[in-house]
Amino acid sequence: MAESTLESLASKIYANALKLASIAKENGVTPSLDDPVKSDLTSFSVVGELTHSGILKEAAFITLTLASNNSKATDAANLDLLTRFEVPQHVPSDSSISFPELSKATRLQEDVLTRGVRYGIANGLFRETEPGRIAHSAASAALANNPHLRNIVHFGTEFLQNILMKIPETMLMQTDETTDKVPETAFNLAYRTEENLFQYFAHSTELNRKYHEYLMGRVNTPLWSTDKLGAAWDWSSLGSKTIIDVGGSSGHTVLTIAPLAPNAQFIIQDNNTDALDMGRKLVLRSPDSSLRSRITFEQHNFFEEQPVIADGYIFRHILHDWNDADSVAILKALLPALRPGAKVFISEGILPDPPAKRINTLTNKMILIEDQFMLAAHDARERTVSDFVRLFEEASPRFLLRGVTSGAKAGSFNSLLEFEFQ
Ligand SMILES: C[S@@+](CC[C@H](N)C(=O)[O-])C[C@H]1O[C@@H](n2cnc3c(N)ncnc32)[C@H](O)[C@@H]1O
Repeated sequence: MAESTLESLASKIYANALKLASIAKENGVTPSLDDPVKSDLTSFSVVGELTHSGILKEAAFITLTLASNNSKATDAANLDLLTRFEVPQHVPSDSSISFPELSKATRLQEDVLTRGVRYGIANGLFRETEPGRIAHSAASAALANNPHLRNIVHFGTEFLQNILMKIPETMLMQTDETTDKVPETAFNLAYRTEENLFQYFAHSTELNRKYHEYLMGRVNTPLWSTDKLGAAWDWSSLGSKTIIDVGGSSGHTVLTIAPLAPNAQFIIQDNNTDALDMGRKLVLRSPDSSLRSRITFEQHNFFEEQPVIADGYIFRHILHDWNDADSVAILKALLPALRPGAKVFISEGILPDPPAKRINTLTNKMILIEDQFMLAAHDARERTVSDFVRLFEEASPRFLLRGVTSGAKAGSFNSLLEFEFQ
């Protein structure tokens, strides 16, 4: 029982680290994960033990993992297979099921199912309670019970993995000077289209639905939750002002903020009509009936002049989809509607300032993962705070950065930048 607790894992790691440090000290070196010279332990008589349990093993493991690049791709393919065949939903919540029964229920052939589930078990999905009988682990039960988690997995494994793997080939093709028929983005190469992602999604009903479900799914996870956005600014100070969520998809940002500002009016703008329809249904289903009169949805292309004079505009995960020139164009399109004192809020992940450091947690690495997604999907990027300030200055010298609420400090992916129009 104790084996599976975080505390027991931490103490095991700590005990091993102490053992390793003591062996290294006896041999007169200070091993370091960062400095390969200091980590050269090959001359030790105890090298066998060290390579088996320590730093050399990790260095070799990292290099081999990066070079063969197979474990992450295989993990994603495995998750994709198990969730597409709805394996988590067919494992009973409080007992176990045999492979033949599970194969029949999911319609995935038994041999592939058995190998796939056993691969998943190696990653913490499911348990084999006795040979041939499968029960849930915490992770597979979460997948069975949480549709938001499944929506994130579906879009992540089917779409994002696919385009990410095309980055190197796209970059190589872009160096080919003998042709001008080169893809602008890894997405263009993967989906054999010259349209940008949003144009393509607009007529790809299934993919578009998965995209907007993924966006909604993410805000239902701790890292992406809009709760932190709710706490990042005093929305109750809005009184009866009007706020526009530009590119607001199905309105999950406004659905968080509106209850905190009970007299304010909100408009969700997007050019994707399916997303707006999803949002209208969410508002109709909300137990807070006041939202129906305070939240409206309208189709708007944010490259065109902003038609509504409002007190504030929120851009959540918008500018990271666009390169610098397009981002400045989006901000400039706001200018005709801005009056002195108007706020423009940016809710985005923020890239740390260089120098880059080794990162060990998924939470801290997420901004770099997103940066690669943006490269693959749109030839766009994540940015530092000073990158955003530069974009706003380029759009108009009348923008002033009023405040930054760090998401990282609050355990959230998104920070909030508050700009004011002077
Ligand atoms: C990354 S999503 C962010 C959605 C939402 N703000 C959020 O935080 O989840 C980008 C959104 O921009 C919308 N969009 C893309 N191009 C647009 C355009 N030209 N005008 C308006 N909305 C656009 C997409 O439909 C999508 O909802």
